[in-house]
Amino acid sequence: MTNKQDNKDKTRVYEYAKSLNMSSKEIITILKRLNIPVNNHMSVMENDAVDKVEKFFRDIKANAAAKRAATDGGNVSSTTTNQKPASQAPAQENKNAAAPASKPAAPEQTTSGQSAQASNQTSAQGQSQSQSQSPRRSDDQYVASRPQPGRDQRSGGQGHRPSSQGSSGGQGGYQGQRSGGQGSGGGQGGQGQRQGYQGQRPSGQGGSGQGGQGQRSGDRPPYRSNDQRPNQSGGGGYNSRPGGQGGQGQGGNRSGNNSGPRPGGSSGGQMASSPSANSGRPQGGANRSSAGNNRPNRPFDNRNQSGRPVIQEAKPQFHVGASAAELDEAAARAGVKTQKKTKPTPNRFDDNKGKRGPGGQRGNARGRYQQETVKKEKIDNTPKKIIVRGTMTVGETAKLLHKDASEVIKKLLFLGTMATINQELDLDAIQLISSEFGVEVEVKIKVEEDNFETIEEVDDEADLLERPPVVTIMGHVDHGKTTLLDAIRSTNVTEGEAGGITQHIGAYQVEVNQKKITFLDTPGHEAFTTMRARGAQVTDITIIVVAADDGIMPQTVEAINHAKAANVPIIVAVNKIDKEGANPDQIKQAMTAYELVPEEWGGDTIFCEISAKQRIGLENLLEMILLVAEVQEYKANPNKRARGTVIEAELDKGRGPVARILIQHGTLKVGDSFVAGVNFGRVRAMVNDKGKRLKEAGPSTPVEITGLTEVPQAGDPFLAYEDERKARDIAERRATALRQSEMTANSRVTLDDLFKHIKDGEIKDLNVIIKGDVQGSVEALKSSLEKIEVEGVRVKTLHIGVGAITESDIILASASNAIIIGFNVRPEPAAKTTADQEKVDIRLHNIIYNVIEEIEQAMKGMLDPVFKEVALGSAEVRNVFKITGAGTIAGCMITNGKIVRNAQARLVRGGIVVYEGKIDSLKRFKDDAKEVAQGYECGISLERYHDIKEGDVIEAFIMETVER
Ligand SMILES: Nc1nc2c(ncn2[C@@H]2O[C@H](COP(=O)(O)OP(=O)(O)OP(=O)(O)O)[C@@H](O)[C@H]2O)c(=O)[nH]1
Repeated sequence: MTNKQDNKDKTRVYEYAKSLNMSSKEIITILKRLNIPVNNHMSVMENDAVDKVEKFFRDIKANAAAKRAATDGGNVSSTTTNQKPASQAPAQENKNAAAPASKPAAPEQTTSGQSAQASNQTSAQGQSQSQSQSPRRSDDQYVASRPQPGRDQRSGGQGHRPSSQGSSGGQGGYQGQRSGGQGSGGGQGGQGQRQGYQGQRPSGQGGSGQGGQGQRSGDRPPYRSNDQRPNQSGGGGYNSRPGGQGGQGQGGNRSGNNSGPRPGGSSGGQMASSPSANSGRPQGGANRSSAGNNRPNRPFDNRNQSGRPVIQEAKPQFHVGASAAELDEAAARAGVKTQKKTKPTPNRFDDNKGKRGPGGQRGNARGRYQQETVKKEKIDNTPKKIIVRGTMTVGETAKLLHKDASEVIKKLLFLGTMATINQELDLDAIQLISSEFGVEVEVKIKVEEDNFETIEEVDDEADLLERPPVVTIMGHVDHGKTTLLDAIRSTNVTEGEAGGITQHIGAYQVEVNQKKITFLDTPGHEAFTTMRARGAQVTDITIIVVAADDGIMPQTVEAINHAKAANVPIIVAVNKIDKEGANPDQIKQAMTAYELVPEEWGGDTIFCEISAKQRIGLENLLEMILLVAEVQEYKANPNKRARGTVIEAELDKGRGPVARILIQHGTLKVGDSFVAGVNFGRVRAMVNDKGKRLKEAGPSTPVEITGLTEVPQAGDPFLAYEDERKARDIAERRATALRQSEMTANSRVTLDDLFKHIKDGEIKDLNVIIKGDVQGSVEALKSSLEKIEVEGVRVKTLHIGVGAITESDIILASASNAIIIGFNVRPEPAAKTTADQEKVDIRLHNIIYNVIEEIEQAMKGMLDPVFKEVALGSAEVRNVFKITGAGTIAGCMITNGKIVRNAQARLVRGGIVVYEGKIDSLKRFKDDAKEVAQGYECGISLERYHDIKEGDVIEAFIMETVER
């Protein structure tokens, strides 16, 4: 552990990065490369480390200069560019004049040397293999695994720069370089740029093929949500798309065969023979197979929106097999036509539905490649463009392309796959085959618009822009959540808005260092859990507030578990440090039990010591939020219709229904029609948290809108539509569907149908929440349950706690589809009601063995309950009479249902079951009664139990046989 005082005087990674205008990740990567131990962005950099990094920059610079000199000397093919530097250096230069071209590193030159040799097809193959397989510098991987639009563009921009042209567009990357030696010998501006683009993509590939993703997660501070971010898989997928790969192999090949004169330079040469060059049309066998190797990483396996099975072999198939000559010949036979593809005009209401992910999309949409028309041998009635609405068989595809099925099969064969006429092709395969015939594909998947919240939007990486993080504050009662929210808001109001009045709209935005942060202004669990229970995930980051003078309390633990279940990064705000007796270190120590280890102790959780009341440490807290946001790279596409979630809604006397909405994607404009939950409307007016009227609002902006027909519910999904009639129809259909689904059985997991779910492959984890009377039994139950071994399913404990089952437990269970196990405890009345509403399965037990057996049997599908408990009623003990000979008689009031003589009974004290047995006697005044109903008084004695106390509750129930 580093001495804290020392650390104060030293530079941390993120500070150093900031001083260089670089990202922490970049510095971490360099440090790792230099074998300097580094944990994360909070690690302290010794002077020695700073010196080494600076030397690294100097070396790089010197290297680059030497390379440039060599290039100028005419050795174009061997020294120009290596792709990586090309893509990275400009970024560096732009970002930081102090460390120009810092990324190009020596190891790359080796590669580039190889690529220089790779001027024929075969060596190009070898090259691409070696790129993807040889161990690479970590920063290369880092770049490779992050196909950020910004970087792409920078590298594209690099292509334009005279210097990069001078190096024959070789700046464009590995491929570009290889081709650079040849195809771009006459390297022109456009060429250079284009190669820059192409080169960029292969550079990504190398990384992805070799675990670019792994590197990425290694590079980042390990926030859990990393793994879930679509960008990430997009990264890998993007990298491994055949587009880039095609580019790779083609570089060497193409330029060797077709130099300069082609439109589009080296790529143009390629394209003449391969209409699908941008989608990875393989030129060399090995190259193709290397693409094949990469393909399994692609994310679009999941994108078969029709849900129909995709032929898996269709993926590697395109990278194995035919030679370029064969394919050219095939193209000629097929009468391939040149076709420039143009990007369709973006429509805000399109949702990118037709988009297929970054690689493919770009390939299609950007019209980068032109081909020469090949001489036709027969009348060509190939369509220019086809519209695809889902997966199709080979036969259907052929028909749409106006080809014989045999031609399509032949193409597939060339690409290495034996297919039959009835074999199904996924969308990517259809696109590839179509591009083989020079046909543009427009994907129009019919959107199930009624269930718009279930449709995952796929945006082109290039369309995504940074958005503010959305932060929720949680913690135990009185630990200072409200004070913190108020402090942050008022700080901002006074600084940012002269005399601005903050309006309560359920969320607000503050601006720190020119960056915005959106806070959900609903302290406690509502914002978080209620919404999540309704399927809306609005929070990006959770701040857990813990009072330094109080410590970790039950709700703190609950908050941690909620945040973990939702997979969002956690920042711990240790509050009230101004108070006497505050002991932040003790909090940190205690937090380690929940896997929240402070960074200074070698963990990855940010702890901020604050005083919400005295406004101490707030700026640091805000900066830390921005830091997490920077690492997590929260992005959204603002240029499409708005999609979001209702945070709050109410009926305003003057304005009618009012909804506060958090826009999550796209831009909402005044006048837009929309559906919110099962209601529709048209935005009449829109104000932000400062009460300012807005005409439009982009991602992560909270707004209050009027113009609704009815009041939606918090957590309702929100989507803008082109026209009001459509919105109305959809809202009406949603309302009908909701009514129907409420009437039919719901799909929540219950123990009884657990086996069915397992059999259907629906669940792998059985989520449980365990509440018990004492910590010891809860822990014991947890570990016993987690040890149950049933193939294909395991018990995952989301939350454990001591005490009665609360509403919050139910909400967590509902949000996470969990079962609640109560061990010697009962649900609170409100919790019971909520559980009934949410259809959460609560299992109450008092023998550990029974719980384990029940769960195990359920997991094995052997659950065969013969009896089911049927509650009859409950009574409150108001008086206790000790009668010699008769034992203890409880004078009770029946509070609900009825109490029946000889029924089973349970005595509950403060939510804890203290007795379970039978009712011994039941009397009305002095007479024995068979049953006593609600609202009446009675005397109850329990079989062999006399320790009844005032305030106890007696529950009566019977066990009924259940038919299964
Ligand atoms: N000394 C001190 N008191 C604080 C600080 N932050 C909050 N408090 C006090 O702690 C009490 C509880 O603060 P709240 O902000 O209401 O706490 P909360 O977590 O929102 O509580 P609930 O809304 O009941 O869940 C108030 O009296 C605050 O004034 C702090 O940093 N220092």
